[in-house]
Amino acid sequence: MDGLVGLFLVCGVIYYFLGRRATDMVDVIQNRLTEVYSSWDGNTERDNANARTLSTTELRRAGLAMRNRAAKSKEIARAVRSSSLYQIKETEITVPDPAKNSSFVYYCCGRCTPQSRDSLAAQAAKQNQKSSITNLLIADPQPKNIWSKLFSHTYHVYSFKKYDYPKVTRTVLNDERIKDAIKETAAETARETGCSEDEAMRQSEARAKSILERMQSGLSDLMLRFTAWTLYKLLPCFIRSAAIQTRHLDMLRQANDAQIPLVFMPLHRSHLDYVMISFLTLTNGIRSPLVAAGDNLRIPLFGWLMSGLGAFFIKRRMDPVAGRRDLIYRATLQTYIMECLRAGHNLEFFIEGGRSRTGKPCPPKGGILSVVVDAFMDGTIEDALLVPVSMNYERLVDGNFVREQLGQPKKMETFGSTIRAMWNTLRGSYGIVKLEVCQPFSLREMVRYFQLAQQTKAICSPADRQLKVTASSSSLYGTDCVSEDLRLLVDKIGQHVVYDCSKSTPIMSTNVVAFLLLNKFRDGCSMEQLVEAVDSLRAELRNAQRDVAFCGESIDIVNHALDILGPGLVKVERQEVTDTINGRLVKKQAVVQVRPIAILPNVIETAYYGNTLLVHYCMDSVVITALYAALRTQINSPQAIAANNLVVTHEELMENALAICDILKHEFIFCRPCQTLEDCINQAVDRVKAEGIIAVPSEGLLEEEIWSRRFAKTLECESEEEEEYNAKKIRYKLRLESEYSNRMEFLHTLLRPLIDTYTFSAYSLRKLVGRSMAERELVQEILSEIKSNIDTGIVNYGESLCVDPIKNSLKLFEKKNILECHVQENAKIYYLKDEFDDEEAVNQIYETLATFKWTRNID
Ligand SMILES: CCCCCCCCCCCCCCCC(=O)SCCNC(=O)CCNC(=O)[C@H](O)C(C)(C)COP(=O)(O)OP(=O)(O)OC[C@H]1O[C@@H](n2cnc3c(N)ncnc32)[C@H](O)[C@@H]1OP(=O)(O)O
Repeated sequence: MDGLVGLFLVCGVIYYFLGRRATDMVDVIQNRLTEVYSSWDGNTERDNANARTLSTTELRRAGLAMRNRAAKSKEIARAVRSSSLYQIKETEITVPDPAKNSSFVYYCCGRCTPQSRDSLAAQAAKQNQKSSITNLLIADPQPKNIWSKLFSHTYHVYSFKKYDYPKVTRTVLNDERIKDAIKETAAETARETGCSEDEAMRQSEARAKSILERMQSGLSDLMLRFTAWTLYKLLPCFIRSAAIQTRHLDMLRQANDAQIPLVFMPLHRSHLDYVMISFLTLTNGIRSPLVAAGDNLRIPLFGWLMSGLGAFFIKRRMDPVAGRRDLIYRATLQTYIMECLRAGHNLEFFIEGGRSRTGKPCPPKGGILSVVVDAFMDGTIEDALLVPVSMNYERLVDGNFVREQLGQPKKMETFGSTIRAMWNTLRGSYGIVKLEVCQPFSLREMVRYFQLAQQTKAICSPADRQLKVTASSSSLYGTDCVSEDLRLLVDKIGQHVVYDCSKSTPIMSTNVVAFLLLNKFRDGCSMEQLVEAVDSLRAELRNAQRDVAFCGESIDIVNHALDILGPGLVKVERQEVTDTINGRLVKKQAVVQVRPIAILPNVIETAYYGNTLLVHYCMDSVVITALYAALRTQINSPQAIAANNLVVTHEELMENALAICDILKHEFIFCRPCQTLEDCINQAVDRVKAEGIIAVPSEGLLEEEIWSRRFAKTLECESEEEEEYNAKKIRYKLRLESEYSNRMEFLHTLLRPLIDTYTFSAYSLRKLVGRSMAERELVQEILSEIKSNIDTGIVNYGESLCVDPIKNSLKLFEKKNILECHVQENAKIYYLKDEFDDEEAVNQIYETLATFKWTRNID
């Protein structure tokens, strides 16, 4: 007994001293943070330098000291961990940078207490009301009593705001829309099968009921709280932090207080997306949303769990039999969503329809969005706030999509595969997750704006304003024929959301490093070169006001990113370099060389991470590709180069750029629906001009002249046609000095893999001459064509071998009336339209696309 008491006493002493020590350490860190933060004076250089000293010296040392000590003995480690003042996992403490409306993030091993965070936030508020970053993984209960100290997470989870999540089963089944659909389907079944109408009615009613049962969510407050507690424990095992700007949280809380449904519309990158959003809402007192989940996720146990956490299950394809509308299903889904909105639920759905396989945003899907718009139009809800959300990961927990991109079928989720995936995830290290919530916008305002724009258009050109009527309704289910305007409205809102999300996607360290390695240093570079390039890229992104989700010294960022990308994607080698003068060894030094693994299949995964930045540069790359195409007859001519006379007109440049945008319209959303593509291209031309790649030669119309004319137009001194005519006359001269030409090459490289894929896809259309082919077979043919061209060195970029752009190219050919497609037993069958069904016509298509493949011969 005495021994036991003694043991308790010893443990108590150890616990006390370690606890104190940990508290002291955390205090040291926090004091230093506050000190640095209060010395902030808006001078970016000085503040950066200050921040660097802090991050690289004290914080790290303090953190490491604690970690090393903790690692010495298991008992001490356990005692430190249980002291609840210290977490073995690294967490972030963020100091807001009021000058830039962004934050410096420090990694340290201390735990940020609510007090320290509050004091930082208060300082931030004092210094210009700018934002800081919140780490969602840190629960922040104000310790009120012994229980909240001992069981901080449990206590925190218990204190979450409570909401009711009402079920709407009865209202849905009694809805007129469903009754109509049941009647219509029953009549059709009776006609087709010859059974009695009563029997058909019974079958249809039973089907509606079973669809609803399988679909509806069983969102439960208890389950949410339990999962949140589990996530507090599990998330830090594999991610370092989950960061969001504090002002975004405030924005969301305000939106939640507006008492109208919030409709979260995130881009889909990973299975962690919906986990993070529900976690974010729950931990911040916002009503948890119902989430549209594909019914492929309705796997044993997990399906039930997801349903309790807010998932409602939808079919990924509305109509099982192609060309035949599944009325009962559509009516049930539409009514269910509408009734949930009426009952006050928040909603969430992934507007792209599935996870992006390429790292680029996918075009929006309109089905569920159309229901939300319909709910507003028919007065079910007064308004809704649409909330675009974008998340990014330093490394995907889902692994990669290489198999699928190489043409192998998607592996369906099963119970076993989910358990395996979770186990692997828990053992991995995936860096930081950053969430970005865009400004929510009112659906009512959006619709009003759109209607106003339509009316203005109608007044300007009444001839254009013929109301077109399509065979479908405005939304998933409906029997009225409505104007195409409504379909357009839904499309535009969807595009707006995807565009906004893609522009505000946080840029992670791995995105930057993968992008530079693939597009600038494909053959490798020294660490110094890479760090320098990262520095200048960061400056560019900052100027473009992109959200860069990391901070600190670029060398640290690069090392961190290389660590996370891993040896499968990047090779880092130490080389001994010997300097010799006149054959005599002068100095031996070690140089670190970095090289992307630019071979298949690894390169596809690296490209995934780089593509976040491709979206940022795509318009500039379009302009350069258009420039090369316009100058293709001169760009490699020694005479033209010697004469330094490579000139292109604005008209040619614009024409080519528009053509490229048209070809790549399934790959990128180039501009917001409320902007014109021409304006965006003009802005990109201005950027390219500002970089010095092209210049306006003196014999052309002076730039100032153009601007004065534009200005005059605003005073209505010049007609629009006149201005357009003058703009077309501008001539641009290519500047061939190496600094400009290197930048030009870099921008040109960005779209090359895609252009190659489209070109070889066009080339492979000859396989369709005189015959038809299933989509799967055709995609395989194109893949093997590209593969053999990669093997022979004709195609330089392994990432051209990718299923998604191939499928998009087929969509393009279909839209251009080159291909025709019909669905047979749920498989798409492609064949060439009559006028293109010969080798010559196919070759012509190939030649048109190949215009944009033009490259410069660089010696
Ligand atoms: C505490 C912490 C907890 C943490 C833990 C939480 C976890 C708790 C949740 C788990 C949750 C998991 C979540 C997984 C994530 C996915 O599973 S993502 C995949 C599933 N989600 C989605 O796909 C959402 C977006 N997709 C859509 O909206 C699609 O339109 C649909 C509804 C799936 C249908 O797709 P589709 O069959 O390809 O058809 P589509 O061409 O889109 O058109 C269908 C109809 O919609 C209508 N429509 C389409 N476009 C338009 C338009 N522009 N205008 C008007 N009508 C239109 C038309 O009626 C059209 O039919 P037609 O007239 O053309 O015949």
